[in-house]
Amino acid sequence: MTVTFYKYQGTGNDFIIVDNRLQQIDKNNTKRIEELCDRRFGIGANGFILLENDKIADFKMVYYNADGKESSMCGNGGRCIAAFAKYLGIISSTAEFEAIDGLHKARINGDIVYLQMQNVETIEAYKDHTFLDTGSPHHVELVSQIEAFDVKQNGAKIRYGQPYGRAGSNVNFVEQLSNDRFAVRTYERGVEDETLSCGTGVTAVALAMHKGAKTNSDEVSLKTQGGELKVKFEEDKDGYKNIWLIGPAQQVFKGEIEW
Ligand SMILES: N[C@H](CCC[C@H](N)C(=O)O)C(=O)O
Repeated sequence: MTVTFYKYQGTGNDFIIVDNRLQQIDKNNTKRIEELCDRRFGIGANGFILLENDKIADFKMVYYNADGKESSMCGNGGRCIAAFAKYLGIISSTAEFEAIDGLHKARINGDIVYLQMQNVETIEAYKDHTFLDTGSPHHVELVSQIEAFDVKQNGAKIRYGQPYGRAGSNVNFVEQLSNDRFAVRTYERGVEDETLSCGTGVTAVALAMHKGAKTNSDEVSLKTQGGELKVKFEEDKDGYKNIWLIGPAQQVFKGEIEW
């Protein structure tokens, strides 16, 4: 069966997106998803996203990592699917969509997409790192000379090591650039490599840096290999709420595949 796909990228985190409102895609074919995400034998992407109908929300997002397995929430993918929904005419400039971690609001202003993330109430702060879940699990640790840092080797060691084990975690390495700006490089679970940016990752970094008093700003800029992202939030007695991930999302090309 011929299926039209759309390639999107959000600060270099790239995705194959398919309009699956007619439920044509066999979601159990993880091998096919992995093949399509392959950079050589397929289209190439960090993840595969289905847009589907939802009983209550404007649409539903189903996210798969490049390994073909359904995954936890993808922040940059959430920004891209909102832009895609606008392109399809499903929404105008605001959306509410269902994802694996619940309902998300989105706002689109040209190429910039604002995505509301779930509240975060638990942040585990340790001596040398912080762990929190912003829709996906994230290990956050400060390093120096981040541009020369071996993200893949060090990221894999943490991702597969204790306490994360097989389930693993995404791993974010951070260098502070100013009071409210940080450089971030992320090793992504399910991609098993560094990605040019990670939306739930930079969200985790912003909250971890605020929690750790590295910044007193509730609007933090994150410099990633794929471009600039911003995270805004409010802290209250229960943790963090009204969290917004902000950045560009673009359609790169569209094509057809045999499914
Ligand atoms: N790239 C995604 C993260 C996907 C999470 C996935 N790597 C996992 O946790 O298995 C983002 O922008 O938030």
